[in-house]
Amino acid sequence: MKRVLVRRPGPHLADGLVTHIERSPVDVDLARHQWERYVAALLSEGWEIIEVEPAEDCPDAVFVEDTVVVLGDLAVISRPGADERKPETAGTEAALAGLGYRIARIEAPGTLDGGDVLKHVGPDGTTTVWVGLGGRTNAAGIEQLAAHLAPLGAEVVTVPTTRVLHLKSAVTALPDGTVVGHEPLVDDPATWPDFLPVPEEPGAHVVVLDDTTVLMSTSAPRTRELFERRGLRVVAVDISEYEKLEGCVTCLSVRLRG
Ligand SMILES: CN(C)C(=N)NCCC[C@H](N)C(=O)O
Repeated sequence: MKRVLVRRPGPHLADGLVTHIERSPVDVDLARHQWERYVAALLSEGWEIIEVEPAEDCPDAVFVEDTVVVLGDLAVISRPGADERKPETAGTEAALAGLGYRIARIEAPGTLDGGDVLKHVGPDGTTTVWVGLGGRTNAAGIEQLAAHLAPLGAEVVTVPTTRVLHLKSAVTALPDGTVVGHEPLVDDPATWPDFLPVPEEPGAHVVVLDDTTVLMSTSAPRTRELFERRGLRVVAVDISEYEKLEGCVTCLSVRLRG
């Protein structure tokens, strides 16, 4: 079963937070259209779409990835590092409880954004969870996440993250576990022995759709070619309006498996 959580952009999207980039005007109508195309791409790749109830007062709520970390049957509801984003978690919790997930929560003083959490399940079933320690996620949040995930056999590794908003703004993983990133934005590429540098910043962001297919942004054409030369099939979507808000393809969904 391949299900994916998404959350529709709200009317105040253009007021979303920006931290590491200059603010530029967001075309909300175009953003709505791009979101529909993003969802259509997931649907056409065989994913069932589950919509989290909109949070209209929260400009950044469309970046649903930041509200939860899901592993197996457990949903760890995050405690976003930005106060403006804290109310976003209630809708995600309701959706996942409704789907039968066990719920755990990151509690104060911990903060954790899902965008700081990169998971990889190896061929032998071992799960490694790298967590960015930076602007939005603190040590207490990582400690709590590690405690929630330990019974599921996951090893949590802390990764200092200073150059970008979230760990997954810097790196993500291909289906075979190769970690990809745009080197100038990665604090320490040596964290991952099999690190693959990519030539464009948005090329660092992939959503794994299956063992041979990734979803990525149209704004990284040279990285797309690199991935295709490695034998991957690429589904590309234009998310320019979300990139203006420091978003990327991963932030707009949460994949649920099994
Ligand atoms: C991996 N990334 C980047 C994410 N999961 N989230 C992006 C959130 C962007 C939002 N404007 C903010 O500043 O919170």
